[in-house]
Order: sequence, then C-alpha cells, then structure tokens
Amino acid sequence: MEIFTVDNNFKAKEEVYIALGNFDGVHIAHRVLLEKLVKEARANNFKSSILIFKNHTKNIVFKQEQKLLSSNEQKYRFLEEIGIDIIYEKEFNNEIMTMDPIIFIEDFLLKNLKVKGVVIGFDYKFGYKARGNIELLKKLSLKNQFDLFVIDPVIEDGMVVSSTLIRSLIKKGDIILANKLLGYNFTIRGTVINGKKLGKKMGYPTANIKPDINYEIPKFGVYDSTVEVDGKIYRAATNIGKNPTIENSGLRIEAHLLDFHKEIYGKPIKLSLLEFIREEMSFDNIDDLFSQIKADVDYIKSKL
Ligand SMILES: Cc1cc2nc3c(=O)[nH]c(=O)nc-3n(C[C@H](O)[C@H](O)[C@H](O)COP(=O)(O)O)c2cc1C
Ligand SMILES: Nc1ncnc2c1ncn2[C@@H]1O[C@H](COP(=O)(O)OP(=O)(O)O)[C@@H](O)[C@H]1O
Repeated sequence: MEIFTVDNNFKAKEEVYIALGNFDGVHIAHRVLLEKLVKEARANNFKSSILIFKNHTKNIVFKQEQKLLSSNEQKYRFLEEIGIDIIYEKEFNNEIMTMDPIIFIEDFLLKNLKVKGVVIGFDYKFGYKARGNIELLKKLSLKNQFDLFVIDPVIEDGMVVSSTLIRSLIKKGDIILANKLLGYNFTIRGTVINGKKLGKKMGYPTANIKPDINYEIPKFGVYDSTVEVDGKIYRAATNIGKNPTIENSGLRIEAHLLDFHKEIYGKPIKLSLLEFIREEMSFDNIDDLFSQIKADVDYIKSKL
C-alpha cells in the first residue's frame, strides 16, 4: 500500500477507483464498501484508492475535537489488510470545505487524482455545505463517464451501522454490541505512564495508559479486557474513570494484567475492551476497594 500526502496541485500517476470518507474505526459497513472498491477496481484493471482527510472533517466543520474509534495507524493497517493499493491523505481545510462540489469532482478527483470510478455509501455528502450528494455524483458520472457505485446501508440488529452509532455505544458501555459492529474489539493504543504507586502496594499493580489519540471515552467502570505488550496478549481487569475512592479527578485508564509481573513503564500497549462488568464506585476505604478489585479479577478468571 502506498501513501501520498496531496495538495490541490497534486497530479497522480495512475488511474484509480476511489472511496471517499473518514472511515473512522473501519467498521463492518466500511468493510463492505472497501471490499466492493477493491473487487471492482481489480476487475477493471485500476488501482483501488482512498481519499482520507488527515483531520476528521467534523473537527473543521463543527470546530470540535472529534472523539475517535481508531488512530491513523490502526486505520491504515485495516486498509492494507483489505487490499487497498493507495491512500491519498489530504489536509481538510477551509479551502476544501468551501469548494464547489462540481469543482471538487471534475477538477480535483477526475483531473488531479485521475479517478475512473467512485465508491460511496448511501448517505455520503461532500463539498460546500454538503451540497455534493449522490444525485449530483450520478449526473457528473454520466457527463464525465466515470463509474459510480453506491453502497446500500449495512443493517445489524435493526440498526444502520455507523461510526457515530458505535461511538455512542462505547459511551454507554455497550461494548459487546460496539465490538460486533466494529468487527473486532475496540482497542485503545497508548503508552504506560506512572500512577500513584498504590496498586502494587495493594497487590494489584495497574498499567496506567496515556492514549495515543483522542479516543471516544468508554462509560466509566470496570471492563474485562486484553492487553498486548511486547507482542504478547494478556487478559486484564481494566478500570476507566476518576478513581473516586482516592482522587476523583482527571481521567484514568488502567489495566491490571493477569499473571504478569514485569515492569512496563514507557512501553506502547494495546488495550482491547471485551465486556463492561460494573460501574466505577466510591468505596468507604481502600480495603473495600481492593476486595472489590479482587472480586472483579476473580470474575474474569472464572470466564477463562
Ligand atoms: C479492576 C479494577 C477496578 C477498579 N475499580 C475502582 C472503583 O470502583 N473505584 C475506584 O475509585 N477505583 C477503582 N479502581 C482504581 C484503583 O483506585 C486504582 O487502581 C488504585 O488506586 C491504584 O492506582 P495506581 O495505579 O495509580 O497506583 C479500580 C482498578 C482496577 C484495576
Ligand atoms: N500485573 C500487572 N499489571 C499491570 N502492571 C504491572 C503488572 N505487574 C507489574 N506491573 C508494573 O507495575 C506498574 C504499576 O504498578 P502501580 O503500583 O500500580 O504503579 P503506578 O501507580 O505507577 O501505575 C505498571 O506500570 C507495570 O510497569
């Protein structure tokens, strides 16, 4: 897979089929679309490509920091596995936001990126004030003779699968359904940082995780989980919240790895959430907190 950072003057070398979108999380509906892209591109002897805006479009349009399901690193690994040949990364800025959709298609996609086919989801909108829609794409594809594939909504448990829906499920603690719609377990990548050093003293050391990006924050509470560190996967009891028994401030994501005794400060780790076990609680004293932590760990062990 090749990655190109492009600006408005970029000229592509090869003719491509292209998919447009943010693809946050690369969930099961994204996969349906991307697999169609790869299949159609191969059948017609074009490379498959994706135009991805480096900063999530909502950050610019709504001036908010969009919470995410995946980092670019995670996203690109999935795209490579699916068989995408080229990623075009582009800055999403005011210029592209206010660009007339016809100019975006006819000048940027068709001339600069040499697009011969477009694959999009049923509700895709683009260009100035989202005036670019499927109707317009259909007209332009007839006029300019490029192929257009519109993917029907993917429905699971009666719901249209979307990144927004999955983010809201994670926020509600419905991690089992979120994982089903993602097609894999929601994973926070980050680095192990120092905590209060209380865990080890009480027999339950926890790796405190500083996330790599602005992930969607799961509902506060305790999760059955796995942690990958140094290429190995361990089962873990994870708490996400503010540690109300002890400090009640900030956001802490911390995992106690089962049957593990190494020092891992500063290491990159991948935390995958499997099941929400209980809400985070404020205990009267530290002994009560740690007997509950023991019960959480025992519950996870009972599932193994
Ligand atoms: C499985 C598990 C469950 C936890 N549940 C709670 C909780 O309900 N309430 C709370 O205040 N802290 C909870 N914690 C966080 C502990 O307060 C924290 O791990 C402890 O203070 C040690 O922190 P340290 O790693 O900074 O030393 C939990 C931690 C783990 C590993
Ligand atoms: N089973 C384990 N799970 C998580 N971390 C462990 C484990 N065993 C050892 N460690 C190490 O101990 C550290 C956590 O100990 P702890 O007393 O909770 O310190 P801190 O408050 O700095 O997180 C981890 O960052 C890791 O380096």
